[in-house]
Amino acid sequence: MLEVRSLGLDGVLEIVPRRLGDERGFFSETYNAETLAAHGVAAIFVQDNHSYSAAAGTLRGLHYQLPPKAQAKLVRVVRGRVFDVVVDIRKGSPTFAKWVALELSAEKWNQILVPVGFAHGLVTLDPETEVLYKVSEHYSAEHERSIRYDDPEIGIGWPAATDRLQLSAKDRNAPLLHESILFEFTA
Ligand SMILES: Cc1cn([C@H]2C[C@H](O)[C@@H](COP(=O)(O)OP(=O)(O)O[C@H]3O[C@H](C)C(=O)[C@H](O)[C@H]3O)O2)c(=O)[nH]c1=O
Repeated sequence: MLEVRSLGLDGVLEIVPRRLGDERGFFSETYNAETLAAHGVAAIFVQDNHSYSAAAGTLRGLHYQLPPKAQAKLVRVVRGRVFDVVVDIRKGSPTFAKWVALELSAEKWNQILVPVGFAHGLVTLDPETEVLYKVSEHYSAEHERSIRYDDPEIGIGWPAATDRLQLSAKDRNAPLLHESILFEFTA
């Protein structure tokens, strides 16, 4: 019921649930803990989030929560398209500060799994884009952190979705990676 492939960073996966079509349309199991566990995904999710972005070029991130509220995320798009980015922020990791990106869309029906220890961000590629995602720990403003989306130490190749990016003040003023409290890497 699932296609799963590694995106080249520890535990960062593209997941594509099957869509079972018939004359009415389709049915898809978009989350199944047992099926994910069978593919080595141990995270259990406790909260669903839904964000709507009116404009293409809306950039959200890079975000993460610190322990004990560190979150794994399972992200998908039900309308529009996003360029989704995951960054390894585990100090001592052989892939520290490395990033991978994936286009998520309703058309592709794909999802990205963001493990604990990674920062997450996205930029919308279409107007009126809606992102649904599950998180493995509840929201905690106290433990929430941001890193600058354009930190040269990370060097994310954001697409020129539009000539003007739209960001929250929090994201526009986020600290750089080297100024941030990060995760410890355990081999
Ligand atoms: C994340 C979150 C936020 N909020 C409140 C806090 C603010 O009053 C408002 C907007 O929050 P924020 O500006 O952090 O939302 P985004 O910029 O979309 O951030 C999210 O999008 C990026 C891509 C992520 O990966 C994070 O999971 C998440 O932080 O919702 C809640 O009430 N619960 C929550 O779980």
